[in-house]
Amino acid sequence: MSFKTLVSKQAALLDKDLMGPEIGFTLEQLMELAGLSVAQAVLKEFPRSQRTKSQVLVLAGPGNNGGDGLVCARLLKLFGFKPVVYYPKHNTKAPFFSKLVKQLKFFKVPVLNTDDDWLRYLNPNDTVCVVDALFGFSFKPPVREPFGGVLNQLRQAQDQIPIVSVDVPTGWDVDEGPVEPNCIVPKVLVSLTVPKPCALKIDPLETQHYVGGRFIPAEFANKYGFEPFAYENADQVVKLVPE
Ligand SMILES: NC(=O)C1=CN([C@@H]2O[C@H](COP(=O)(O)OP(=O)(O)OC[C@H]3O[C@@H](n4cnc5c(N)ncnc54)[C@H](O)[C@@H]3O)[C@@H](O)[C@H]2O)[C@H](O)CC1
Ligand SMILES: [K+]
Repeated sequence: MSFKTLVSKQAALLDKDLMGPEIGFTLEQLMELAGLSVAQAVLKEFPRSQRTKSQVLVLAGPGNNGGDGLVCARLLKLFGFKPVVYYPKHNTKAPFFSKLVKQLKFFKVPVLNTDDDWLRYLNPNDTVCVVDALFGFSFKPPVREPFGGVLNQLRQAQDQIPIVSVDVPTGWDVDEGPVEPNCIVPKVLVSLTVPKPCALKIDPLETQHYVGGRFIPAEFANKYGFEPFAYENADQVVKLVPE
């Protein structure tokens, strides 16, 4: 499939540009839209009419990819799912991350930490899918603990429970793809703003690919060398289908 990608360094620059003094977005705004995109992709892939269960396990990492997961969990609750979040390493760099956790409490979404038994939610009888919001475009392999153990568990479960990866399948090199042994293979990838080069390594027969993060005008996409994606109506995601 052909689509334009942006290497990790350029993706970080694009983000900085969006949140810089000229454009003026805040991280909170972009994260809300990123989380909405992922929640919408989950709803499109697992509509109520086609499932008998509603639990979703959201794995949230320590950076902004994890923040997208925290937002996604709250919105999944509004969309009729029963999300449970495993958030082993809290982000203490920005105060709004603890506000996202408070909001989850308000929505009665359980947030588990390292003392809790998160593995009981990795159970195909109850769980529709796992949202992998562990790491995004700033991940540098090899993975450090406790996340290595989490990825091992995910890999063992992935044939029974579909994984929905946010922006980058966790453990994959952002620019090179699944270079480490035993990488996870998500059933769904939601690239944010524009796919990263690792998305070229997905097998379209194994992984459905969406682009989300609908927050830039055409001229800005062109500045970074890509065309805007063909979103329909008010959709926050567009599915890329092989030609
Ligand atoms: N414009 C957009 O597309 C937006 C994307 N968003 C999301 O933000 C992430 C990128 O966020 P960032 O905080 O830069 O990085 P990560 O979440 O990928 O991870 C940083 C975090 O991870 C630790 N870390 C890095 N490598 C390892 C390792 N090998 N083992 C363990 N831990 C590691 C590092 O120390 C940091 O703590 C992007 O992908 C999108 O998902 C935003 O929401 C805004 C808009
Ligand atoms: K991820």
